[in-house]
Amino acid sequence: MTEVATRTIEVGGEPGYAVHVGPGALERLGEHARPGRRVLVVAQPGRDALVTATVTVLADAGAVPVVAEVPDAEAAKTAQVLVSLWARLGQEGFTRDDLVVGVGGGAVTDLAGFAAATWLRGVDSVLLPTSLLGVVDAAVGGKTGINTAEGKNLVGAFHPPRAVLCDPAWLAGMPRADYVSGLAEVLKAGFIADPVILDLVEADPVAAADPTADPALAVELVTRAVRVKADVVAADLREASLREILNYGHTFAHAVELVEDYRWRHGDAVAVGMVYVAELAHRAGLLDAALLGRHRTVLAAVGLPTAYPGPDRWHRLRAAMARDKKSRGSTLRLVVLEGLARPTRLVAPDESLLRAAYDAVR
Ligand SMILES: NC(=O)c1ccc[n+]([C@@H]2O[C@H](COP(=O)([O-])OP(=O)(O)OC[C@H]3O[C@@H](n4cnc5c(N)ncnc54)[C@H](O)[C@@H]3O)[C@@H](O)[C@H]2O)c1
Ligand SMILES: O=C(O)C(=O)C[C@@H](O)[C@H](O)[C@H](O)COP(=O)(O)O
Ligand SMILES: [Zn+2]
Repeated sequence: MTEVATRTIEVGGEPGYAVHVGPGALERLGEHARPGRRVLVVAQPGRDALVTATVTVLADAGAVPVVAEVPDAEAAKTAQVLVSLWARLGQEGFTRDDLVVGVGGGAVTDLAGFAAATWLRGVDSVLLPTSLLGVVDAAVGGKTGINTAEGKNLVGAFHPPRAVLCDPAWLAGMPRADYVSGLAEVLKAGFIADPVILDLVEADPVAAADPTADPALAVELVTRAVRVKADVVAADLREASLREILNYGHTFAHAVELVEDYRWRHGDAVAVGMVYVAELAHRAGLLDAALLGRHRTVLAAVGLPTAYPGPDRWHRLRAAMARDKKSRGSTLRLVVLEGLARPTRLVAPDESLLRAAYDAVR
């Protein structure tokens, strides 16, 4: 990826922090590495060059880094892996002065953030997202956690990082399917809050799906999506209400991920989840046919799935949807659109509508 100017997006809160996206972002890690500070670098497999560079920046600043490589993707987000990190933190004598750094995609930043949230009831974290989805969504906003056998992210904590650092060069080497998966969360930000994102992607979906094709476009999409997330989480960190809009498409998406035993990429599931909930909102009389169609068109244009075909899995999906964190008691609550960038909630929709929307995405 050719060099583009660094963008810094401030995330408000107590304390606030910055998301730095640009060449040389890693050097800023030195600001968090005082002499003698222990640092646990939680690393995704395959990120070896970046992990080595991370250790060098920390050590050059006098800190004492140790590396814990964890399994790839969702296999990292388990209680067993978390326990192994707690063991390491204990064995290395980590105190409240010390630091956890996450290097990898959203799975690792969720895990590393939760290890930081729980160790000694909370130590600092700095997140270095290496995936598109990680930088636009997972590393920003302080949601940390792991999965359980019953569902996605069912155990976690709100624990904002001290900084999020991403060099776009890290994203350039991503497998195409993983990069495209991240575009689902970018497009989500477009649907719920910033339609310019949709316009930019629709104008050149081929370039949008390739971080090396138009680096300026890639950074513009990242910056816009991060701004949407930053504004929302600054106003409602703990998801009392507004933050729920970031969960657009996720009620169905998380159910698909569970039923598929996490073989589906999160972003792919979110893409189908947005089509599902758009179908639902259309049937509930909230969303017009044109905006429903726009979901399918723009998602498909970048290569994201818009259907979840196969045998009838409705009963398992519906049971998983009941455990969605937006549910209250037995009442299902879904984020829906009643227009472009006009999110609202659909509460306890008729079961026949829920099923009909499923049939529409099969
Ligand atoms: N905390 C939040 O607010 C939040 C928001 C969105 C998603 N998430 C979570 O994030 C996870 C999804 O994140 P993801 O899409 O990054 O998945 P991931 O972390 O599983 O990474 C996907 C794949 O990309 C690979 N990869 C990552 N960076 C790479 C690079 N630079 N080069 C080559 N390969 C690379 C990984 O090794 C992995 O195989 C899910 O667990 C989801 O629940 C959390
Ligand atoms: O930050 C949020 O809030 C989100 O909902 C962002 C989602 O993209 C992300 O997948 C999040 O992890 C889902 O949270 P959950 O509370 O439904 O597990
Ligand atoms: Zn998500």
